[in-house]
Amino acid sequence: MQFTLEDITADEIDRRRGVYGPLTDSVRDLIDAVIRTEVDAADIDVARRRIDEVVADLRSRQIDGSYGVRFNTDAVGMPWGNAVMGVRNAIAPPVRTVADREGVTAEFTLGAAYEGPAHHVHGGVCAMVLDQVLGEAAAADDIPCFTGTITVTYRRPTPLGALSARAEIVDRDGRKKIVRGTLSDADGVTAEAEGVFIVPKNWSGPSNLK
Ligand SMILES: CCCCC/C=C\C/C=C\C/C=C\C/C=C\CCCC(=O)SCCNC(=O)CCNC(=O)[C@H](O)C(C)(C)COP(=O)(O)OP(=O)(O)OC[C@H]1O[C@@H](n2cnc3c(N)ncnc32)[C@H](O)[C@@H]1OP(=O)(O)O
Repeated sequence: MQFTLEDITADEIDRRRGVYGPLTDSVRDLIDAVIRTEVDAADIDVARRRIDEVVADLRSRQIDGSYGVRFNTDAVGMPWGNAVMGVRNAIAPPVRTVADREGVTAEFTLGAAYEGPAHHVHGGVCAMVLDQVLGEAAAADDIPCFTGTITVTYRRPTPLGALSARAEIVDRDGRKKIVRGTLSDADGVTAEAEGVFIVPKNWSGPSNLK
């Protein structure tokens, strides 16, 4: 598992976040609009051509392959292609966690792009968000961990809209960390997860990624 060191300052990271974050937000809005629009077929055709032009412009200079997980010399992480929280990934809701002494919490909104059952969140998306939040809880005091096993129990359908998640390490055993977490709406828990997260052998990347 390769992480990429970029020798840049925190100010430069902020500058890049300021450049790409708004672009990502616009594309996220586009995804929502594509699902919900009711404009005429002719207008859809015009929109498609305009989008194709923008895509061609953006691709005129691009990296090979995926973004990777980058970090700077102060171990500030830039997992900007990450499917759940990536600053440059419009598919990411995004879910950003806040750490406290016991674990991590996230508040986020899942809209039309995350639907499974009518007006409710896709079960795979619930699992994906929980994997990330549990993974960040596992890594909060250490190096990034791999998910070994994650079990999700769906207590009731999770409605699209404002949601939160919480995760804490409940046990440690050598390189294994057992982490539990929940996904909730305003009325309480909708899904619970338990995972075994494993500290990789021979880790050569940064510790305490911020
Ligand atoms: C390292 C980078 C991780 C990715 C980081 C991503 C983003 C970074 C950005 C920010 C960082 C912040 C937080 C991270 C955020 C989110 C987390 C997302 C995590 C993922 O989305 S990650 C992708 C899905 N994940 C995989 O792609 C794993 C594929 N797999 C493997 O890479 C290996 O399979 C591995 C490493 C799991 C084990 O390999 P290994 O060689 O270290 O294991 P080994 O045999 O030595 O066992 C040692 C002890 O773990 C037990 N054990 C072994 N395997 C187990 C399993 N599956 N379940 C439960 N327990 C297991 C044994 O039973 C033994 O236990 P005991 O010591 O008690 O006997």
